[in-house]
Amino acid sequence: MLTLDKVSLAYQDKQVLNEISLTLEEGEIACLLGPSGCGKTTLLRAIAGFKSLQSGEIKSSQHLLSSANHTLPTEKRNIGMVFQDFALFPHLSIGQNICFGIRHQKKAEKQARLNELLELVGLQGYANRYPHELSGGQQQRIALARAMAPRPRLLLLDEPFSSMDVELRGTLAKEIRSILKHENITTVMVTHDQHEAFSMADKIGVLNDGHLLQWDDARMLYHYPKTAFVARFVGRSNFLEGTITEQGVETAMGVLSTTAAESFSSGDKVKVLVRPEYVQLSVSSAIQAELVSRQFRGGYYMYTLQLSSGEQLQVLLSSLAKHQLGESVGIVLSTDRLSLFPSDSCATT
Ligand SMILES: Nc1ncnc2c1ncn2[C@@H]1O[C@H](COP(=O)(O)OP(=O)(O)OP(=O)(O)O)[C@@H](O)[C@H]1O
Repeated sequence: MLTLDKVSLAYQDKQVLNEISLTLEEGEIACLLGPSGCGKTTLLRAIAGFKSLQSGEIKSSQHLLSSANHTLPTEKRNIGMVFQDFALFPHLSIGQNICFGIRHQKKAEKQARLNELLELVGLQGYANRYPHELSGGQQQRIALARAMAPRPRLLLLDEPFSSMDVELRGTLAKEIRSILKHENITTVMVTHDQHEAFSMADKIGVLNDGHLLQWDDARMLYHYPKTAFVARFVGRSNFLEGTITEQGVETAMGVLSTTAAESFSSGDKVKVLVRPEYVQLSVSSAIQAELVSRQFRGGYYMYTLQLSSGEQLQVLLSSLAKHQLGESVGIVLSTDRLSLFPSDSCATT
C-alpha cells in the first residue's frame, strides 16, 4: 500500500535520509524508532509531502506521491495526521473538532460519522464539550478521531503520546491500536519509546543517522537483530566475545553451536548476543558464574553474573527464588539460534 524506494533527502548540505526503502501493507501499523536526530520526523514529513525528495520514490498503491521532480501536495494525498501537541481547536466543540475535515459533507452523514467515531474512541456524549474540559488522554483520542473522520488512506502519527505519563501511554497505545485495526487504517507512527513500538506496531523500522538499519516485526527485531546497533538499541543486550571454530563459536560459556556461525570463517572474532532471558540456571552445567549484583524487578530479579573470563552478563530470573550475592551457579543458554556480529561492529550500524 505504501512503498518507499531508495528515498534520500538533504537539508542544505546535510544528508538526513539515505536510500530508505520499505513497504507497508494495507491496514498495517508501522513505527519508526531511533535515537534523537536520526531522521524519523523528516521521513514522516516526506511521506506527508511537506519535504521534497532528493532522489527515490514514495508511492501509495502504485500512485506516485513523491520523487526528485514531483511532490504531490499534502492536501491531495488523502492522509490524516496527529502530532505531538495534538492542538485541537480550542474555540470549537469536540463535535466540531472531529467534523472539521468533513465539514462540507451533508449534515446527516457528518452526524453519523461523528457518532461512529465518538463510540470508537469511547467518548460518547462528549460532542458538546470543549477541549479544555477533557483530560490529555481524552484530547488525544479526539485528535485521532478528527484525523480519521475523512477516512484517510494513510495516517501519520508523530510522537502522539509524548506528553502523557507512562501508564496512560501504555493504555492509549493498546486502545489506539485496536481503533486503527477496526478501521483498517494504514498508519506510520514516530516514537522514541520501544515499548510503545512493541505494543503498537506490525512493522518497526530502526533508523540511525538517516539509514534504515532494519524493517521487521518486533519479535524478529528483538531476537534476530541484523546489526549490533539494533541489538543494543532494542532491548537489553549482553555481548560475549567469541571465536568461530569448526564446531560453532567458542566463548566463555563453552562452544556454542549455531547456524549463524556459517556466515563467518574459522578464526573470526565475533560478538554473541545474549539477551537477559536467554540464560538459565542448571545445577548440572559445567559453566559456572558468580552472582555479583541483584535488582528486584517485581516478578523477576535482574542479576549480574560474572564468568570465569571476567565478562559480565545481565540475566533475568524469576523472583520466586532468591539467590545470594557471591553464590556460584551453573548456567546454560536456553536458545538455539544465536545472533553473531563481527567483533569490530561499530557503534552506529
Ligand atoms: N529544517 C531543518 N533544517 C536543517 N536541518 C534540519 C531541519 N530539520 C531537521 N534537521 C536535521 O535533520 C536531522 C534529522 O532530524 P529529525 O527531526 O528528522 O530527527 P528525529 O529522529 O525526528 O529526532 P527527534 O527524535 O529528536 O525528534 C537532524 O540532524 C536535524 O538537526
